[in-house]
Amino acid sequence: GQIYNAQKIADLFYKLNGDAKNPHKKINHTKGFCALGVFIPDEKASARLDIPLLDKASIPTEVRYSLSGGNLHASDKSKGRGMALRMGKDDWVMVMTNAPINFAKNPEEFGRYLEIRIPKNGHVDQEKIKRTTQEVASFRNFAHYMQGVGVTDSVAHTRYYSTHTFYFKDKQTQRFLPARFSFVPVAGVHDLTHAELKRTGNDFLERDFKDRVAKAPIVYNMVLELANKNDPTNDTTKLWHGKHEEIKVGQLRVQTYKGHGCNGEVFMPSMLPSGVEPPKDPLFELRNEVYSITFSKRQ
Ligand code: HEM
Repeated sequence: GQIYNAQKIADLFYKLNGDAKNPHKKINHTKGFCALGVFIPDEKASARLDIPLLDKASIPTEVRYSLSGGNLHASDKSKGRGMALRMGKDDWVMVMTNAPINFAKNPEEFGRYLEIRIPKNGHVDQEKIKRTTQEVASFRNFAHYMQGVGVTDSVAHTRYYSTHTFYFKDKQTQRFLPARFSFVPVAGVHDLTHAELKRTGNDFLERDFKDRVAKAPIVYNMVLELANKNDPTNDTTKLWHGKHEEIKVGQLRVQTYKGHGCNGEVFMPSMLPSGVEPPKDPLFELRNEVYSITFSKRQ
């Protein structure tokens, strides 16, 4: 069978999203814009967790909002959204999407998901995509999840998820607690209605962002959801169900529009502060290797 290592996955990304006329474009989450904000750690979180970075009163944070996929001109009415954060100077980098799960639990599934979408002789095999989406449980679950998701009217009304499970050092026990995190918009999640979807153009997120931050910061609470005993921690395709203990880590306040300068940068999810350990699932390391390859191809 095929070996889906980082180079193979990067090659597939270029086959799917590459542009011979623009070889240096970002190959996934291509359409995006940049902003600046501050992260204010919560006092209770720095008492509970042994993460020295959280002892700071505030941490300057670079923000990149994006759409999933390699199309620089994708419609903002597409559902897949991203938010990448760089706290301090790569002190803590978080790369999230608006879905708590993804479509693949291992490199083979990830590679196959890309492969079936690559045009052959200029033709995308929609039948094969449909068939395979039904056959592979991870693809089917993700498609089903995304069907139930709306198109939000603003990045200020979108919740962003870590998807992977990270490990956070408990101050009292010095043990690492498995948890998923998310950035919950304080203004709530709001979807466009059918009527609004019809009359809205394809480019509204960036303008909406500029209008908002001219008046007030866009605010998110960063929340950890601690794993319960039987929650899957090494499978990014599985939702967690039921009640979970939550820890509010702090608040992100996004204040300043910064144009498109950060679009060429890379956000490496492996940049973690002392007190946070990386995920153990079969995709996280591969993911970081792929980002290194695609970033170096942009230079
Ligand atoms: C093995 C799994 C994954 C692979 C191979 C992969 C691949 C990629 C690649 C090639 C890029 C472009 C990087 C660059 O050149 O700058 C990218 C960007 C991105 N990915 Fe992934 N990805 C994976 C998993 C995920 C997951 C689980 C999430 C969400 C939790 C995610 C969210 C994003 C976002 C938001 C960006 C844009 C970052 C930015 O703003 O620059 N990816 N991904």
